Formats: sequence, structure tokens, C-alpha cells
Amino acid sequence: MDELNYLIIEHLKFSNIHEEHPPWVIKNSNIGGRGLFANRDIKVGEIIFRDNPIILGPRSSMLCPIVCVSCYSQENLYPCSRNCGLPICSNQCENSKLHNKECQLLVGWKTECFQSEINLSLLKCLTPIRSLLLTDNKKTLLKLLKSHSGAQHGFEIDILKGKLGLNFKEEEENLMRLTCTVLDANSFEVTVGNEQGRTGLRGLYPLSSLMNHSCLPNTMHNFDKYQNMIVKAATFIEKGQELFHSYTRLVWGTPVRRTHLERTKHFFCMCLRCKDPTEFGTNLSGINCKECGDVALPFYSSDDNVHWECVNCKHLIPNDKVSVIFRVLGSRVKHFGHSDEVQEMVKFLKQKIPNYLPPYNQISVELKYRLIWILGHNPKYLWSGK
Ligand SMILES: C[S@@+](CC[C@H](N)C(=O)[O-])C[C@H]1O[C@@H](n2cnc3c(N)ncnc32)[C@H](O)[C@@H]1O
Repeated sequence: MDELNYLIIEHLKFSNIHEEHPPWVIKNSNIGGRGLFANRDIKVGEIIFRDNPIILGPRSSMLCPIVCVSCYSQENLYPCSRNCGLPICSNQCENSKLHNKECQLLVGWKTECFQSEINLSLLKCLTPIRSLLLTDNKKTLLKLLKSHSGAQHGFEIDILKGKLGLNFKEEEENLMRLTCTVLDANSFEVTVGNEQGRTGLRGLYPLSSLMNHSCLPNTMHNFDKYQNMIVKAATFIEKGQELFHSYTRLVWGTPVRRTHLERTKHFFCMCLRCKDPTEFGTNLSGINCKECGDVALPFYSSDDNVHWECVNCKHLIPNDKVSVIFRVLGSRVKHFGHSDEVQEMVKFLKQKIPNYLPPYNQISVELKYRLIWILGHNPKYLWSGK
């Protein structure tokens, strides 16, 4: 713990964001491993700390757009002229300190598949490669962070070796594999871009990554233009309380959050919100009861065994049936978002969803959020003020 604390403070000092008397302290947590705790009362809205990523880079999902590896812009991209296979958008980006270093490394590994074209697979695997460029202190810090075990973590290295035919030294491969497991356990999504195009990167913020999860978090965060993460108090936090953030979207209902946490972070959340089928009276996971027209809510018979039960007539609905309804409606809502679809969105909200779900279910709420982003913001749908 002392070494971790020391290395985090060195990292913050190096990034010029260290505070002399910070309101946090690292301690063992009853919830799991280490956690961050308030060492004094913290007011709502107060900045608790700033953090800077020791690694930042593209996400590994093939659905993510192609971005410049220096500034993450999606415009004017061309392959780096040194044939490293990575996309660049300007001379300045091509000659940035980070890209120069990674370019040298990649060109040194050169195989036939790195030609003068952008190599998408390489781009998606770039973030763990960046761990090889860290200073010794930052490598040690990375090794002290939580990692996940399991075959699904580290597939990026299999792509680099298999599809791209790269051969690394054993210690390079070990560090990159470890980095994948650390990124999967700790990384934050950082949104970059502008109105023309946004994308999510993954960033490893060492101090922030010590915060455990709660579905009722007491912190919130945003990012500045340098990708520093700014963590603030979302509620009043009393001295001694643990600092939590949410690893899921807050608007997701309990079964969706729990499944996500189990699949991606390998634990079952036991917070007060997860234990309350009504989620503090919001009934976010509620589904219409076809028998009596009231609402059925999720009840857990074990960590991963859930069924829906009507609060009025006690009619039971199996999880399989609810999952199909959530999947089909959720997938439709996920793909809405364009201003041309407003009429269709409203129709779906008013006519389709009510056949299955009450208006306070997470899917209805999600769709209303999407409409809010368009109505009053999109030039086609500005309020007339009348
Ligand atoms: C980002 S790390 C958080 C810091 C971690 N406790 C440590 O010691 O480094 C995420 C991991 O912490 C544990 N964890 C976080 N929140 C938890 C919770 N609410 N319940 C159980 N385990 C949790 C899980 O092992 C999870 O994969």
C-alpha cells in the first residue's frame, strides 16, 4: 500500500495535479481489495482529486471509428509516412513525442502486414502496446493495480501475434498481457472529439481506479481538454466514508447492471439499490403484468438467478421472457438518435413500449433522454420560445 501511495503521488506530481493536503486516503475496503476513503468531510460539488492517465489509447472494439493516434481526430487521416501502419492527421501529430516513440517500436517489429496502409487491427491493439513505453515507475504502478484473470482478457495480444504475425520478447509480451488484464479491470471511457465526430478512448487513471463500485455512487467525474479526470463529490461525504463511483450507467435497472458487472468486472454488487427490487421507488426494471395490469419487479433467489413477480397479483414471469423483451426494445432504442427519427421515436415511446413496459422502465427513460438531446438542441428542433 505504501509503494502504491508513493507511486500515485509521484505520478500526480509529475502531471502537475498533486494537491498538498488531498481529502482522500487509500485503505483496505470491506467491499473488495483497496479503496479510496475521505480523510475529512467533503462538500457536495467539491473537487476531490484530479488524475491523469498513465496509458490512454483507442478501445479494442472493432466498432470504434478510426482516429489519429496523437490527437484522436477522425478527420484528414492518412497512414503514418514511416509505414508503422497507424493513422495520423497532420505533420505535427506524426512528430509528437508519443507517436515518435511508438512508431520506432512498431517499425522495429515490422512484418509484411505493416504496409503503407492504415492497419485497423494494429490500431485496436495499440493501447496495451503503449505500456512498453512507460517509465519504470509507471510500469511498477501499473503492476500494483487490480488485474482480471481469464482467457477473455488479453485477446489483443493474440491478434498481434496471430493475425499480424508479430513476435515479441517474452518480457514485452508478459507486460502487454498484464496491461490488458489491468485495463479490463480499471480503465475508464474517455470521450473525445467534437460535433463532427466523437469517440471513446480507454484510459488507465491509477488513483481513480482505486475507487470501488456502488450503484449509488457518492462521486461523479468529467474530463478536461487534456484528458485529466476531475472527480467531484456527488453528495456530502463524511470523513471516513469510502468514495464510490459507478462502473455502469446509472439509468440501467438492477438486472442489467448486475449482469454487466458480473461479465466485465467479475463481481456481484451487494449495494442497497441492488437489494431493493423497487430501486428506491423508481421501479426502473418494472415490466407490465399481463394478468392484472400492475407492475412486475425483479427478485433474486441467488446472485445470478432472477425472476419477475407482480407486486399486486404475484404472477411470476421468467427471466428468459423478460430478457427477450428488454433485448428487442432496448436494441431498437439504442439505434435511435438521429433528428430525422424524432417522429418515429415518439411513436415508439407512446405506442410500442407501453404494450410491454411502464413509462418509468429504464428503456422508456433511455428513449426520453435521447429525445431530450434532440429537442431543443438540434437546429431542426429548437424551442420557438412562444
Ligand atoms: C477498479 S478495481 C477497484 C479497486 C480495487 N478494489 C483494488 O483493490 O484495486 C475493480 C475491482 O474491485 C472490486 N470491486 C469494486 N467494487 C466492488 C463491489 N461493489 N463489490 C465487490 N467487489 C468490488 C472487484 O474485484 C473489481 O473487479
